[in-house]
Amino acid sequence: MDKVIGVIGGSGLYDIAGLEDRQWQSMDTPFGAPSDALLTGWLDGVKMVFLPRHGRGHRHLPSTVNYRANIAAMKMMGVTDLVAMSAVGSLKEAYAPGDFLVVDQYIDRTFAREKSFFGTGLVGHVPFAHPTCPRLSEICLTAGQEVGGTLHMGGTYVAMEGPQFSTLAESRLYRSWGADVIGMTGMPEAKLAREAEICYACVAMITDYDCWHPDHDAVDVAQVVATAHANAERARALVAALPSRLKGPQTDCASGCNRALDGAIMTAPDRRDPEMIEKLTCVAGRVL
Ligand SMILES: CSC[C@H]1O[C@H](OP(=O)(O)O)[C@H](O)[C@@H]1O
Ligand SMILES: Nc1ncnc2[nH]cnc12
Repeated sequence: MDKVIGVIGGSGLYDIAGLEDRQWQSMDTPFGAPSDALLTGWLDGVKMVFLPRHGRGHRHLPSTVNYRANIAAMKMMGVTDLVAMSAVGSLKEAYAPGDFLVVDQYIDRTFAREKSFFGTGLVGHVPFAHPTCPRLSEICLTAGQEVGGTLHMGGTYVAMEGPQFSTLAESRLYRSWGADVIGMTGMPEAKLAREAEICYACVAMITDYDCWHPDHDAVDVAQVVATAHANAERARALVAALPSRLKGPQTDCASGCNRALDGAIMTAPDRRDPEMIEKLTCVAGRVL
């Protein structure tokens, strides 16, 4: 089976260009409807699937995005390698608005979201010490380098609930933890991608200095949107540079992303809820 590239577009990225045979396809999943129809097409001979995280026209709040449906839809479309593009605030002087950063760690501060495909009657625990796929992250790095601009490799993303931006005390707290960037959507997306055994990488597009920076006032959403739009062309170019690097058959991920469910399910086979098995077959069918 050949690799299929998925891209989830964040604030400012609601479409991607250059796809052959492109079509917006509505779909449903056992976890409900994804944020929007999925845009499918081919780039450099590789199948691509794109989904705007907040829907076209930015209709869903970070807390009401149906992350489970989004990841289930990607899995159902055969996506093997998923790149998340996300607007973030910077928590460090060295990361300036306009820079990109490939995330490799998360601190999950969200609390009002469905965070797992598993549930009563089918319990599973996947490894998550390394929440992103190193191989796919490296590919994002080289694709970004080809496109130009400042790109940082590695950094910790604080996922906050929102939709309000942080208080000054919170922003200072996250800085004291050594975190690098802050956003509202990185979790549970990354967790669900791991449960669905999809290689996942996140390219954070820095739009502001949050509110801690002495030379910058509170986050101004107009400024964030302006920077997100200015970033969008570079984000599209990075996405267009992915297929030539990912062409070919799916092979086992050296970090085990595509086998994350091996040994993960705790519920005894004779105690598993048949309805849960049916519901989870679209994401975990390999082990059910
Ligand atoms: C427009 S600023 C707040 C908004 O931007 C980020 O969205 P995304 O990660 O989807 O690019 C942030 O997480 C908030 O949802
Ligand atoms: N400062 C910030 N905090 C949370 N999410 C963001 N998205 C973009 N900038 C952000």
